[in-house]
Amino acid sequence: MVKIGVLALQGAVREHAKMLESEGTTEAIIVKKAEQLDELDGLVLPGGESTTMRRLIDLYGFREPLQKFADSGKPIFGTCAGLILMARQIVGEEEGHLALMDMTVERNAFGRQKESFETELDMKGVAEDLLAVFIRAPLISEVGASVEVLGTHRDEIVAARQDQFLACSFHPELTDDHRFHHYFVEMVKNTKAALV
Ligand SMILES: NC(=O)CC[C@H](N)C(=O)O
Repeated sequence: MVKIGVLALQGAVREHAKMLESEGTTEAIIVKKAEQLDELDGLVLPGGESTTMRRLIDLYGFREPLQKFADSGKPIFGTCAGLILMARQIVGEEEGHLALMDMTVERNAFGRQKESFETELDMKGVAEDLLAVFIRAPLISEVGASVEVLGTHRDEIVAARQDQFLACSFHPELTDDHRFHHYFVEMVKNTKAALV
């Protein structure tokens, strides 16, 4: 059994927790206090509104604990706004927030809320037809040499991995397709076994 937290300051929290629990080998923890990070093997940063999340991360004293969690080598999966929090650089903003992955992101790159869409993506190591929902999604405009591109949509990068950090522009938790969460759970299990 692995314990995977979902940062619950704002955003699509329950859907992630449900999907993680459905793996059977995972206990999903709704994370509202920084101390809860200590008991986790992995963490999901959900979608929502990254500016609000940034503010709440600082307000509730999550910044340093999250940085420490990332330094410990445990996996983190950021979806949509969560991906934005993980980027080293955000176009039009002074700096990234947690700056965990060597990539530049552009916010709201696929249009407004009403232009949300669903599509199938060829995701390296995950599935050739992964179902993905895009809601005011960011895109990854640049990646460093240590970042592996996992998937693109219309030639734009929408999913990437750097060591134990995984990020995507879309919402895999809002579909019935569990394969991206399964991929992350496997990352968490393998890392847990290696860190022991
Ligand atoms: N669905 C989402 O997470 C949208 C992200 C949001 N547009 C932002 O910039 O933070």
